[in-house]
Amino acid sequence: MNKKITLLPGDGVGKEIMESARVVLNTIASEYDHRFSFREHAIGGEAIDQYGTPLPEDTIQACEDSDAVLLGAVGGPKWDGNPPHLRPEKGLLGIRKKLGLFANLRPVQGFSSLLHASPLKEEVINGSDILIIRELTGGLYFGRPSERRNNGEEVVDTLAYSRHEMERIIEKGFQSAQIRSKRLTSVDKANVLESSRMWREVVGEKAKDYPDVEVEHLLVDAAAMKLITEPNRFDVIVTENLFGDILSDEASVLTGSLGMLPSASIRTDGVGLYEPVHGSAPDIAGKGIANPLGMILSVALMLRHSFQMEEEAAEIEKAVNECLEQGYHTGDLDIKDGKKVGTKEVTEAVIENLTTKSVSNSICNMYV
Ligand SMILES: NC(=O)c1ccc[n+]([C@@H]2O[C@H](COP(=O)([O-])OP(=O)(O)OC[C@H]3O[C@@H](n4cnc5c(N)ncnc54)[C@H](O)[C@@H]3O)[C@@H](O)[C@H]2O)c1
Ligand SMILES: CC(C)[C@H](C(=O)O)[C@@H](O)C(=O)O
Ligand SMILES: [Mg+2]
Repeated sequence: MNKKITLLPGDGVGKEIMESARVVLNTIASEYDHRFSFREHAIGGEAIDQYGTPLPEDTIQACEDSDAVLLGAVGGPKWDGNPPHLRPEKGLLGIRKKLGLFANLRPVQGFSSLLHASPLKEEVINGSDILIIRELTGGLYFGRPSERRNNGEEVVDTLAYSRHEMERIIEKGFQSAQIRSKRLTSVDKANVLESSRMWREVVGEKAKDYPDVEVEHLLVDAAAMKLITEPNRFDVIVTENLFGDILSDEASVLTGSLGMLPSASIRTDGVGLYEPVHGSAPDIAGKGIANPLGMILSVALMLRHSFQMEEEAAEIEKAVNECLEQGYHTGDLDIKDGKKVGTKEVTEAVIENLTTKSVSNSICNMYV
């Protein structure tokens, strides 16, 4: 199969982990006789420096013309003082919106060899397997009608959602719950926000079409607490844009590191964008020590969802598991008696396991 993949490495560690993605894809191509053609484009801070905009027209065009998009991360202190239209993050929000990627799937599944890497108690996190479904193209991030305003004395951010935007993401939540364990947690702030009250209404309406799915409503503050005290009560969580952003970073603690989480940003049909959940990590950028596994697991999500390459995706997940079981890890993972190495060495360990097609008893298979 020949697939066109647009690579958007972006800034900071984004560039370093994109190299890992490229090597993994080249290995899959030679093992399975696929052809992946890569086109690299600028986004974020790098694009601001080169083209004076965080999202050049060329980049949008390349993404629209490709079979899938892989993104590293954007942002960094260099651009922190820029005006709003010249912020790297604007490029990321822009490409999500332009491509209509309203559903952001963030699977949070721990690897057994990382149970000790979390500061949480092993008996609390053991067996947790959560899919966070985050609405990605509405809410506070894309205020309407006036976007953001700041006149020096008063600032305004607006939280706007249409019923249609809620319906399609909530529907995705029910569909995912139906193919997983038939439990859906809807997270909102209905005790305060008007938008959350409509959200609850829509969840109630959709629930009638999925009588086999058990629905629970949680307020976001309580959800944040229960996520780390009782993670096993959750299966699929569906929530709006900002809540999903915050809860997913929090949930990464269950896996041992933010550097472990992959994500898929999709729409009903068409191109999908795959990226790790973390950012450009300026504190460690350029040192060769970033954890590449969230990125590599995002490659697996891309193969599964955009290319229907289930076997190849599962092989990558198995290779990641093997790499960790052999003790290879970057410094963000706190593992006793492990082999602490850099980005390149962890990637090489994954590749080594991919090429030997090792079979593991403890397979992590991220069905989303
Ligand atoms: N998707 C994205 O592009 C994205 C996501 C989040 C933040 N950002 C941007 O990144 C910049 C930095 O933000 P931040 O510091 O709040 O969040 P961050 O996710 O970049 O980093 C948070 C912490 O996690 C660590 N970390 C993150 N990824 C890691 C990895 N792969 N391996 C090891 N450690 C890792 C960092 O070293 C840091 O200590 C900001 O400009 C922010 O807007 C971008
Ligand atoms: C960089 C930022 C705009 C982005 C978001 O908030 O969506 C990031 O935190 C993420 O989780 O992808
Ligand atoms: Mg985030």
